[in-house]
Amino acid sequence: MSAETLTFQAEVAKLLDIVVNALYSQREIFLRELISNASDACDKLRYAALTEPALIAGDADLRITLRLDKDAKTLTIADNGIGMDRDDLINNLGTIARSGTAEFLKGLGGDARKDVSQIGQFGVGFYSAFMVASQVEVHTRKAGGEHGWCWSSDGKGGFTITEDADAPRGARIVLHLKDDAAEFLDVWRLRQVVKTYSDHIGLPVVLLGGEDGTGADETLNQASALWTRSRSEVTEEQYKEFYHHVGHAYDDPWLTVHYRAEGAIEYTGLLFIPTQKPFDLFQPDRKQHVKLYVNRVFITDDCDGLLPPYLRFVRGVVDSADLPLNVSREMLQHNPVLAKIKTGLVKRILSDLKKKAEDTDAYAAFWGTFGAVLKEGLYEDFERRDDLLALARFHSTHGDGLVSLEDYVSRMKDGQDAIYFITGESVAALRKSPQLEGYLAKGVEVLLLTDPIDEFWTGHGLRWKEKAFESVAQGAAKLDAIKAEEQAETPEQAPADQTDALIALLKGTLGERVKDVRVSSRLTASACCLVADEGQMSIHLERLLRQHQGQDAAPARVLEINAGHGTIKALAARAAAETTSPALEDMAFLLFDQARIVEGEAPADPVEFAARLSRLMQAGLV
Ligand SMILES: Nc1ncnc2c1ncn2[C@@H]1O[C@H](COP(=O)(O)OP(=O)(O)OP(=O)(O)O)[C@@H](O)[C@H]1O
Repeated sequence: MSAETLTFQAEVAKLLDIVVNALYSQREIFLRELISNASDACDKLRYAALTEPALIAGDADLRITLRLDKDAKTLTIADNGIGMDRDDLINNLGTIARSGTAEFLKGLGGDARKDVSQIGQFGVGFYSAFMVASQVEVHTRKAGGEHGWCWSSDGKGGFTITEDADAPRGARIVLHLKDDAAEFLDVWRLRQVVKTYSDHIGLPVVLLGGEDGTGADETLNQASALWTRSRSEVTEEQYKEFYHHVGHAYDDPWLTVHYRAEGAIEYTGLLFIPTQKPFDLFQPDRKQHVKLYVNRVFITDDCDGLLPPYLRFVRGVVDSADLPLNVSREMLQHNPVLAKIKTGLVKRILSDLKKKAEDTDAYAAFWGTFGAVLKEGLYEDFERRDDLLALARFHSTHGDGLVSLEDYVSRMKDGQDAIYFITGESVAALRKSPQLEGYLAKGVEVLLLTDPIDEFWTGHGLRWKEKAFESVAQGAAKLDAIKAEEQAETPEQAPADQTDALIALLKGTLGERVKDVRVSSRLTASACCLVADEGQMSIHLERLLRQHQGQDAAPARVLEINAGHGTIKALAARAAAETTSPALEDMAFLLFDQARIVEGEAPADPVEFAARLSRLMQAGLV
């Protein structure tokens, strides 16, 4: 069969362009990537062979080999794992399937140096081979496959595929090294790179024939799965490299949890929390990233039952001898042993997080990255609610830093029986909300919540230390029972008959635009504000839904007026003195629109709003 020539997917071509042309300070990582892929391929084969032993028969000793050829200037990395067929080659080595890649690449500019350091965090996988090689050949045969294939490319636009009848099971990757990459033909350099980046790989990485290809074979790594070693035997650097391998990640682990559970069910967990936010954190098609092993045999890296969705940022490995080896991925979902392992893992991760929370700054960084995800657990995991609430941190009206509920409760005022919060788009905007005024005047702290998820868990009737969560922008403010430290002077209020007249005017003029109009006990400085009525959806949530689901009809809200505010007092006096006039009507609308604007909404009718404002300005000027 003659060679078939295919072109790279546009994203791959762009990635390769950056990889090939940039100066890369750490280009030895190509070896880590290729060894990592070889190890994954062996894991996949071992799993497939559980149900189809013929796949591995005759060559069951899985391993990864390196071979040097100084004359030909080639370095070959081979494995006897699952291998690839023609379609796999086209799909895996001509495209990038990873979710988020296209967006990520779109975001890159033209600065090769900068771009490459960003790509380093993202991972270039197989394509990193082109940092050191001018030509790459992949000779491969899929386990059980009839045909072997050779994929070949110079990394510049396309690749060829030809049949390779001699290719044994697995993949053999031949790198024709560039002149400036001759260092990778030296044994000492290979030893060093493998030791640094791939020592944790559970399979032996063997240099065949030593330096000149005719000497003795040399195993370059420890070849024992890292998680089976005791913590004292593993260095930080090794944990980090293992995290890169298992998590397909390129940052440092923020937290490493490595333990062996003993008792009714035994398992080992080696788990990592990343420092950086993974690309797919909020993508609906995201996968779990904890690999499940049974007695060191890889089973799956997509096991939903292993950790709850609110811990989906955790990477790592769980290995247990208490699960049956022939367990299918589908059966896993309902496996009681797995359910117990999950409980244990969650408990352990949350308790380690609690310890880490003592380091306020480091924990604040973690919270900023993953807090919004962890908060999903507040309504997903009933049993862990208290632990999760204890771990939660919030912005609040008390200073600029993050506060815990423990801190909040310790600062509660006499007579305060709820934890107050307000939801909105940004902390800066929330700090200026009129709804906060009455609370601030009494020294009552309010949590400022800006994650969309906050709208959901706060509506679930949660309590912390017997205290309910209450929105300051919903229902009537219950501030009377709270004693202020210093009684601020209450400004003189408009007489009741005048306020009644104004309320009647506002209700009459605004009609169905408002659900109710009432005197506020939450305002001190602003003239008016809108609040959601008891049982109504919060204004912020309703806006979020409108944005995401295209709903356009917003429900009517309660308009609250501040009877101690100069404008309201003057308006109330006029409302009591005159019957409805066009000028009073204008002012009723302006008051309403003003409350909408403060909420981040547009005036109900922007053109009318502008006309009314102009009339009022003119009246003031002439
Ligand atoms: N030695 C191999 N044997 C079998 N399949 C392989 C081998 N090397 C790569 N592949 C296939 O090619 C795919 C792409 O590899 P690549 O290294 O680019 O990305 P990845 O391993 O999926 O993710 P990462 O970017 O984290 O490395 C792999 O997912 C795998 O399916």
